[in-house]
Amino acid sequence: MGFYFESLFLEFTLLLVTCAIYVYSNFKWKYKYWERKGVPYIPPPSFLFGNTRDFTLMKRGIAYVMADIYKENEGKPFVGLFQSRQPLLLARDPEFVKQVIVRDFVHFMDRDVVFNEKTNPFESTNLIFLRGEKWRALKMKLTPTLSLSKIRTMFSTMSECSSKLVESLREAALRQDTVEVRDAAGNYTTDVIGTCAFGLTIDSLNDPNSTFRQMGRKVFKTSLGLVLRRLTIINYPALGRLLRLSYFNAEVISFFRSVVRDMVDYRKNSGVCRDDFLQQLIQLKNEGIVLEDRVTDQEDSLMQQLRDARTEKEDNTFEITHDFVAAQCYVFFAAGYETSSATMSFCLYELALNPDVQERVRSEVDRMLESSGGNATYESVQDLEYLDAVVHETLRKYPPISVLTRGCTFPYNLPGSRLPIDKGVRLFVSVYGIHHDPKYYPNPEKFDPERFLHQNKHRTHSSAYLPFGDGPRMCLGVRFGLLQVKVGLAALLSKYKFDTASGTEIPCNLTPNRLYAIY
Ligand code: HEM
Repeated sequence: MGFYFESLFLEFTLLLVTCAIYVYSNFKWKYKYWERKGVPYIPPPSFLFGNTRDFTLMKRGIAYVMADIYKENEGKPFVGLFQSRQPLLLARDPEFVKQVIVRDFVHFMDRDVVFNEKTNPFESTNLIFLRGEKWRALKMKLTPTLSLSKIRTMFSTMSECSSKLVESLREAALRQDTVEVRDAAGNYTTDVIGTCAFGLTIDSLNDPNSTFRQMGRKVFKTSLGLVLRRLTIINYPALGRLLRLSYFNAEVISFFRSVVRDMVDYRKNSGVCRDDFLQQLIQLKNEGIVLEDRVTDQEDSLMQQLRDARTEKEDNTFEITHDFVAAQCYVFFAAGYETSSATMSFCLYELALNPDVQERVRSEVDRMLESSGGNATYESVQDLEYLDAVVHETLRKYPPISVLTRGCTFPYNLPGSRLPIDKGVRLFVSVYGIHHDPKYYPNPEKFDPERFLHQNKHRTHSSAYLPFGDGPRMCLGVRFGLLQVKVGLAALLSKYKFDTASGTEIPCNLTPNRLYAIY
């Protein structure tokens, strides 16, 4: 008996040691990836975590982790690193960034995470993660829903929501109470996107605890569990599939599935037909498939880029299911509300710290209101040059999406390297690092809207400003986002003066989940 146990123990120990040696050698082999390719890289990555340990353990946000690596590698156009055991290329130099995400787009067409359609239908089919020709066909369909002419018609909705935003802060202002602007801005952008995209009256400004608003908060709630789940899906996709891990919050997914079903049924039964994002999706669902549009929208350079990005590699027709519609609504809502509300709150934070800038932008808004009879119009808001510079400077200093992400779609030769990098290798661009590089923005920590005034704009390298990304994968909602931010800010500044509160952190220490990657 004693002998049997001893032998079992020995076998078990041997198995463990063999497994440990296998894992260790596998990591060692993986960690030689950049060396094999002849690409400059940062050694030595820590075992298991690679070069992103602090991010994985939620000690530091991805914005800072990538910006540190960006800073430490001054002079290199790109540098190789590892997230856990996955090789990742950080593109540093703006010229190189332009080359990979615009000029050589077909090599980096998709995002860096690949989902399985069966285990993760919601994640794999939404516009952010959709791949190849399917993504291109859908983006061409959806881009016109936010064209200049459509945005113009949404101005009155934004304006109504901004009046409600002002009203929601009235009592607190009269009492000179402290308000959490991030919450107020989130209520406003939730209402705007709900009405403009889905024709829903969410009314978070009067009911900040509405289910919709609560779900919106959950979309961006980060926890160690969520980070680990996501890293498992990214680094060990087979394990992620086996465990059926969901990338997004499962409760929010199921909420969207049911809300979208209700909205679609309502429109069908009542015969209501609106000219919005949801209607476009319903139309696609009724037609059954997405076929490439022949519509030419001359005003839109994104449409032109999308047309040029055609690869003719695969069929771009696919079936539109209910889940597919719900997945698009989810990303439209998530991408549309949080980025804009973060921009509004960072802007108000800087205006509170820089009263002279606040006074100047308020005078500009007041002058505009005076000359337009007290009511802002789409055109009059577009003419606010200083507000425009203030918003752009906010997006420079606090890009809500601090890292752009791509995955290599087919082998790519990096300048000066020995071998091409392989399909599947991930590519990051540290927007935060570039936006805080004194080479492009002297005295980068200074909030200085002058940088974006008309006469100074030409001084910046066009790829050194990336709050909305670049190339065909760039943000779909640039105009919508900028307009809702400006309308909300102009309304607030015309009525209130913003100051820091006793608990305001100066400088603000961004928690790990404040500035994030797209997902
Ligand atoms: C200030 C507001 C906003 C900022 C700063 C912002 C920023 C971004 C960035 C950086 C990306 C990734 C681009 C890339 O990888 O090159 C992105 C993608 C995206 N954004 Fe926005 N965004 C904003 C508002 C919006 C709004 C209002 C909507 C929708 C109504 C929206 C919808 C999307 C979608 C659907 C994508 C994915 C595009 C694709 O993969 O093809 N965004 N956004």
